Amino acid sequence: MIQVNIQLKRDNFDVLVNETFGMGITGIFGPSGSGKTSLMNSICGLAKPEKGSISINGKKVFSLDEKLNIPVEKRRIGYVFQEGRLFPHLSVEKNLRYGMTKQDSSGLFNKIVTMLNLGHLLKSKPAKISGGERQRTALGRALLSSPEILLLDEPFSALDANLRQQILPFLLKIHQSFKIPMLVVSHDITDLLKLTNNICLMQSGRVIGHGEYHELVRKPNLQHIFSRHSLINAISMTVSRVDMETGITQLSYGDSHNWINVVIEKSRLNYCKGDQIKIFISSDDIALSAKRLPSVTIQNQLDGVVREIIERENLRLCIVDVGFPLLVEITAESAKRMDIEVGYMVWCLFKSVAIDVAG
Ligand SMILES: Nc1ncnc2c1ncn2[C@@H]1O[C@H](COP(=O)(O)OP(=O)(O)OP(=O)(O)O)[C@@H](O)[C@H]1O
Repeated sequence: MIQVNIQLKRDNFDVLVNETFGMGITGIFGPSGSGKTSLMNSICGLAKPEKGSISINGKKVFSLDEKLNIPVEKRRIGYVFQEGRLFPHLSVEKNLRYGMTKQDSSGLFNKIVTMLNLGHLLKSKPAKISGGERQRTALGRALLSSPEILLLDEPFSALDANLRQQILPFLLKIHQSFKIPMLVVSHDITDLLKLTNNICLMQSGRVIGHGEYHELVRKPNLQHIFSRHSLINAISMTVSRVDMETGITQLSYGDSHNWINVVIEKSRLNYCKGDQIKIFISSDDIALSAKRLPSVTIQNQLDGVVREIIERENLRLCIVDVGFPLLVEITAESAKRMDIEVGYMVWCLFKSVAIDVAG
């Protein structure tokens, strides 16, 4: 657990944060210049706040009152930057071993090399490997310093879409295996949602929201922070049936009578009944209908009740309870024409191909 209660002077404002970050993964999201990096730098000791205190797993690493400021290298924090920051003259292996503090009696080096699939790169120099491989090396180096927490500042931004997809599962694997708090900064909410639904929103040096993404997006005072295209449904579901021939995979959610069909390419069709899977559907890829449509190609037709309608300029964000909350964005004109109100029964329609599957 990370407890932060600080004031840090910046050029345009003070970063004022009083927040606790739990053992899971927290996504730090906010516009450019909102103070995300300043917060990370304060936690790791690269920036010294004017006031306050910081504790990691109950141990103070900074306290102005107690005149305590544990140096960066003694805070037991793994920090991965946007561009990895590897030593260019050292091989991947030497970069990995650089931060190791003690004798590797438990075989941690081999475990991390295997987990991050770095075995074939150990002799290579950073300039000779891809951006994704460099980022995996930086992650491995951070983990080999036996950190108590992991901070990742824009770990995906130097990577193209394909490499991002490759690094995300590694981050999840790391979290499952090491079970340490992870703070991940990104200005791409979809990337963050692939890792966690626990989001901390920053603006002008303040935390303006912290909690479950679906709860944050329905708060009228936070609408401005999510750009129109970033309103995405991120839902963890259970695989209930897999058709190996067609790739059609049926997903269920708790006791809900609604299920979702998603088409997964054969090369990635390695799911079994009972597996957990996270899917993403953009809120504007979902249409609403007053009735079920029997003769259309749209595979997914989920019935539900409109629980909330939030105004977003000329759009309306409907929160539809289909057994789980589904964000559906329609135009104000459609909402008026269909006479949609809170409490109405509706059908949510979306194609299987509109669904993105994590990993
Ligand atoms: N060392 C510094 N001293 C004073 N002000 C700083 C310092 N570093 C950054 N700032 C200012 O503090 C503000 C917050 O910067 P910060 O890098 O923390 O934001 P950010 O949310 O991480 O931005 P980005 O997403 O663009 O990386 C900016 O206005 C920046 O110019």
